Amino acid sequence: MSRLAAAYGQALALHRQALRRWEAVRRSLAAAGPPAPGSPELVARLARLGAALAAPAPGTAHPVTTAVPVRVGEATTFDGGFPVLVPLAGGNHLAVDADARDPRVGELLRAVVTQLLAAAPAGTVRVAGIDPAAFGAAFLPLRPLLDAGVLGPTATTAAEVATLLDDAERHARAAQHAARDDQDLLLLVAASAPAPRELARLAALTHAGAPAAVCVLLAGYPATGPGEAAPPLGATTQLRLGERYALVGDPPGRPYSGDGAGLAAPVVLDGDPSHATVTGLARRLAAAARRAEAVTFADLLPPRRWAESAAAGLRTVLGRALRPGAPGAGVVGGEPVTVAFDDATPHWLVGGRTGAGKTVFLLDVLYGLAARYAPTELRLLLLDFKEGVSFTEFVPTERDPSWLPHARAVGIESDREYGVAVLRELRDELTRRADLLKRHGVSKLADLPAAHRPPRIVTVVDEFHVLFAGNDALARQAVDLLEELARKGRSYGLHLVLASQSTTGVEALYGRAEAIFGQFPLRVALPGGAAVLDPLNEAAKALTVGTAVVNTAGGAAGADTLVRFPDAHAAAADLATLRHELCEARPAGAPPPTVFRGYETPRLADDPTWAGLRPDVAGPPLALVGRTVDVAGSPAAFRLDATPGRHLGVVGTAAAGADVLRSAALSLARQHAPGTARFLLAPLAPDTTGLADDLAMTLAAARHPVRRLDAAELRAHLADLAAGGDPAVVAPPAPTDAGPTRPAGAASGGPHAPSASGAAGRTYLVVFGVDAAAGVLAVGDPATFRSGHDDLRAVLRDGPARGVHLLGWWRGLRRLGEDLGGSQHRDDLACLVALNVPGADLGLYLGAHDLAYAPRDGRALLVDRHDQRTALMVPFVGDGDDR
Ligand SMILES: Nc1ncnc2c1ncn2[C@@H]1O[C@H](COP(=O)(O)OP(=O)(O)OP(=O)(O)O)[C@@H](O)[C@H]1O
Repeated sequence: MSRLAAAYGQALALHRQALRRWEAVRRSLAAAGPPAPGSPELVARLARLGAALAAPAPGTAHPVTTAVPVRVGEATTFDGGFPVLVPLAGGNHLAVDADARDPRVGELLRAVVTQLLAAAPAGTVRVAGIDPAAFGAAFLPLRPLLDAGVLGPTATTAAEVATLLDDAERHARAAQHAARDDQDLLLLVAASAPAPRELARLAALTHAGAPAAVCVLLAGYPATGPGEAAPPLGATTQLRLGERYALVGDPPGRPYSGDGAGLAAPVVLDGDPSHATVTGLARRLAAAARRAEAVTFADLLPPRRWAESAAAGLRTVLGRALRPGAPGAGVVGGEPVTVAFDDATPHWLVGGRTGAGKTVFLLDVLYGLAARYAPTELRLLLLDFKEGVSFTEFVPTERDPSWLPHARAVGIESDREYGVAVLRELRDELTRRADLLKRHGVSKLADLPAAHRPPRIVTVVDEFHVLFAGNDALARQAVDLLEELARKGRSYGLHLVLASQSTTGVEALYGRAEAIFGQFPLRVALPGGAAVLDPLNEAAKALTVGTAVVNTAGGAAGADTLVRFPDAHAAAADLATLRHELCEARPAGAPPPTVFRGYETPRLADDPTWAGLRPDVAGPPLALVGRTVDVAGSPAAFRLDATPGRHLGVVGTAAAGADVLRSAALSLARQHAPGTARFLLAPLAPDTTGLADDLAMTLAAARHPVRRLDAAELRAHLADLAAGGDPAVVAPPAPTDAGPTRPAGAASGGPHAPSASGAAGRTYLVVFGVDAAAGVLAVGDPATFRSGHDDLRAVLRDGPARGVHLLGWWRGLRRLGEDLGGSQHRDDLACLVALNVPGADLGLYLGAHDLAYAPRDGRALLVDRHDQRTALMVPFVGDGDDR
């Protein structure tokens, strides 16, 4: 019996045993009886049977290990037509002697590609096109597959073909090396034959065998013209095109003929797959690719919380690698990408235009780290300079009182001064750690004994370029601090993440950018963030949201990993669950982070320092006026002790001046038992009577004697107070009979020195608009020749020793200077709150040439001339609720 007849017998037996549902086929074959070996009828039946038995259900083929029967056309016999299938993949290839400039070849190639993609599981076949003769025209109808990321851009030039073959050879070697069953197949489709050298490389791939996971479809082979002999192909079915029909050669290992003549029937090649078929397939593959590629937040988390040691560094999973060269998608099974803060990559620079996913990226990293390292191993300082909500979820709010226990300080819509305060704090920490290392005789944090090793600190500065805006003294401080931290932080476990929309245009960095950014080997480019990479590095050109280039060589080309990271915003519930879990697990007594919200106007009544003020505390009383812009959010306050000059002066036209006096007066009142301090209120500036009345009422309700003064009365009281004769002893009035129109406090007894408690027997002269009294104060007393200004200056000098303090608001610096009597007397008003006065004028007044103060709403500069303190502060605003 011939080989063919034996094959037929086996196939029929198989068919009978296993495939009852093809009863109709069986019956027709059985009825005809065994045909004569070699007859056309036998061939036809065999082909029909093969088709029925072998065609795989869509998506079920294993194209690397097993050949896939692919239909190329219909054979015609006298009996009728039958489909012609040839084995492809699984180490089998196909060649056609004409190239795709013959439309039938283009159609055939597209039909074959479509079938192979449909037969294999989604995402396991990648197609690469070559077409030097027609510039890829044959692939145009497959555009939906290109968009789905299954088909790469066609290589048309010699260089592109060479690059594509490099990639294919790399793929083949890797596949052979990995020897995995689930290896992806690379389908190389040459719509026309490339130049001899590249043709030889293609031909070589046909000899590489199934483990190479490459399948070649080669059109225009063998070339018909003169020239070198075509390189022999391995395991290839050869098609020859005639005028109307094609002849199909013997498939490798499954010959139709006994003599190598191929199928003894002419074949009409299949036409193009329909557009609907191609788009439907593309849609299915793209959806599957998206599903396969989706990286979830859970992928970033470790199996166990807080199980890792930060001794040698910190690391976390950012997402999964994307295969380069597969633009847009087309990648399955990318390896997890890990990023680290360690000796090699101590600091990170992150770039991305707005909306590129910077916040999401930072959240992914921060939660990933927080899940791996306990708060004893990792501390976070988080600074955001933009309007937004980047880090709000790490701090307790009314809606969600949980917080991230690693977070020590969080700045939301931070001021530049807050940023500099954070950097200064870090520099102090660096100094402390340097001492610690010295004491242990080691040079790196990692070498400290575990019991003495402090946590690593990661400081994230989002929109860091804001720090340097202005190129002023503050920017210079920021640059100096940043350079020092970047240079030395590595050894001390202090790590920086600087993120920005742009690293260009940072004026203050000119000349220092190299020195600073040279310390940031890890670069992360999000869409629009290519500026963080080397100008010659084009890896970030085609990024889409949710992907990034991670580069570990300061942005130099060749050290790039393309990564897809999950959308933390979309996993808000998972994030909240994790945060609650971590917050619950925090060490006992661990406090929430200190928070600075740039947009917030703090209220005296909410302030913890205010809440702690009591009459029975020893020491001089505290005039509380706001919150300092520093890391701890410390109170902005002045001690009013007996030293000459311990008075509060508020300067500037901003209406907040009245609020500052109000906060000071109320906080002082809180430290006095009824009857031990009196308040003289002089609302001289326009629109301050209402506030003064309210204040008087509040003070009186707390049973403090209060008296309202006009300018003339102020003048008279100043004279008395200067002479040491104004009485301050007071019997507490009943709350009901006190009020602004009923001056409280009997005029009896002499002036009072502060008591042992330091807070008793005081007089607070609260003047809203001292400048408004200038005319009255300038007039000399006809009897004594003393002016009101003389008395004012005497009170400023000598008042504190007798328990008399002025709380005065001047609306201009010049008037303030004149009232004090010249620059030599400036220390006589030691405590200043400067509102909207120009920084330069204030610098002149204070004699501080490098004063970095830019007046703005909701901010003031606190100056204490006695202890050389200058700090940006947020004044309290009053809402009448603080009593
Ligand atoms: N990995 C991702 N996958 C899918 N969508 C993402 C991903 N990362 C971010 N996005 C989406 O992109 C949008 C912008 O993200 P994000 O808020 O992080 O941007 P940003 O760069 O911080 O923007 P901005 O600077 O304007 O605040 C969001 O709608 C987010 O859901």
